[in-house]
Amino acid sequence: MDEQQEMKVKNPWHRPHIFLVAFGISVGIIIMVAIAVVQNKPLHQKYKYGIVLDAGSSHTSVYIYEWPAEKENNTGMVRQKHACSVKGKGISSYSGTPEKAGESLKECMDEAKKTIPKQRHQETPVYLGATAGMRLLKMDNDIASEKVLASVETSLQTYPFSYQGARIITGQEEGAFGWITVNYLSENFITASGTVGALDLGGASTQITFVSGQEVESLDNSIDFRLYGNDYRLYTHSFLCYGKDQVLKLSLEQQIKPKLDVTDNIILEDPCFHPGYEMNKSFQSVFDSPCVKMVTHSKTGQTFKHKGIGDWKKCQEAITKVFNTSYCRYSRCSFNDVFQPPVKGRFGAFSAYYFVMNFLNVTTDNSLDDAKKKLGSYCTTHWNTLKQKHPGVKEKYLSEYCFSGTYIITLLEDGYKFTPEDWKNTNFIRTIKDSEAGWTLGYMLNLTNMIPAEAPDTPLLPFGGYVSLMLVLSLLIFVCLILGYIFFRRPSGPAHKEII
Ligand SMILES: Nc1ccn([C@@H]2O[C@H](COP(=O)(O)OP(=O)(O)OP(=O)(O)O)[C@@H](O)[C@H]2O)c(=O)n1
Ligand SMILES: [Ca+2]
Repeated sequence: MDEQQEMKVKNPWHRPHIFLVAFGISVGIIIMVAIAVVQNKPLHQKYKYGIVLDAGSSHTSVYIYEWPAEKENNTGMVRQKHACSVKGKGISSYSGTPEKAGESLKECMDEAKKTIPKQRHQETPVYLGATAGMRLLKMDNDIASEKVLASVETSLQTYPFSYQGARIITGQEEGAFGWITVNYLSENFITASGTVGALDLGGASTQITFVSGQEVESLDNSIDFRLYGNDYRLYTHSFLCYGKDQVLKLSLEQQIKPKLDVTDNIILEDPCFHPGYEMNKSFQSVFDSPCVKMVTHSKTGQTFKHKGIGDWKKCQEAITKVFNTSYCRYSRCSFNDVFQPPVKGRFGAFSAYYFVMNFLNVTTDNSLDDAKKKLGSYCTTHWNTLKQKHPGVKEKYLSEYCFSGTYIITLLEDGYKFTPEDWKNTNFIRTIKDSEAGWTLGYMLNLTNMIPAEAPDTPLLPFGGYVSLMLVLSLLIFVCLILGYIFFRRPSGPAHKEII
């Protein structure tokens, strides 16, 4: 063996089959790395944004949502990035000065411009949905409501976003999109856990929405959805005038009515307000709403003394009177001749349900009876004691929690016929996974087609499956190469001889 031949034997790279082994392994590794990179997606994802303005009766909120662009149809991917509370009252309060309605949005919309990356501004849709405050204004003064909407429209069009319209949404939409939001965020559409019902309480209206499984006897209360491959038949109803601010007016009207013709100096002893609470209020503040039917021009400009006596039982009796249960044209009703099947399953109760119950520290960990006891003792607390205990809370809010808490329990129990068991199945929530519960997210998901009717295609194999498959394939390639080498190599001996 000469020196050159000896080197050939010692250096393995000079043996072709070893080279093929290395080649096979490299091919396998390259394929696996490529698959892993594709599966994990790049770290820097492109995000998309959407803006929804919730123009409620008591206030307007601007919500900014964010989601990874390539996961548009996967449930649970859209999250709330930012929320801004517009200063002042709701847009319907600008009926006398409509141009101010648009101006009021400026601060929050400027904030939106800063929150969303500039290169995404143009493609970001903006929607404004107005609820019960504007529904009432439309009933009262159609022209004024049009002017207010035109004013917010002009204002929103000055921003670099993609303006998609400002409109009054219907009560059904408000209920149904609240239900979609809660179930989307809880990922109930893709798991077998069933859906939760949605309870929304605003200042001027309240919504109840759930899957009942029973026939919905009135068309107005029925909505069908097909989401992620499943069919849902929802029962939903929105009670205009049954938000907590309007019910307070209704309840005051009920109590004032019998006194109107008896005396000029009306002192209203209200069981829903705290002992020691005394405030002069104008009749105008009670009668200025289309929800309160009474016409009392004779009392315009006059006041009455609103005095608290703090008696929870009597408060509940007074509130019960705002529900009309004397007539029902269906097999069963909640109140005011509105069809409602028996409530079923779990419920998420948000907006004012949460504000009030959270303040009162009443959760459904308390039994319904315990909750009533807690509320009873809260209502009897002297007004001065409360003010001292909560110096940071706005007096108007503070004075109304006894009324609002009592209204909530009465609405659930007497209105919707919640049993103590249904109460236990109800959660008072503000957010789910840091996104606020409310109709806005569901509204945007619907308008941007982000909730598909059919389940999006899922990969045939999970990530681990792909890796194993690739490993087996690489081994196969490797074995083929070896076999190929063994079977098709040219016999080395004679060839060498020929050359020699
Ligand atoms: N921290 C807070 C915030 C709000 N409220 C009260 O909760 C009620 C409802 O608020 P919200 O859900 O924001 O109602 P809107 O959306 O404005 O009203 P609607 O849905 O009827 O149009 C209002 O009476 C408001 O004064 C409260 O007690 N505590
Ligand atoms: Ca609302």
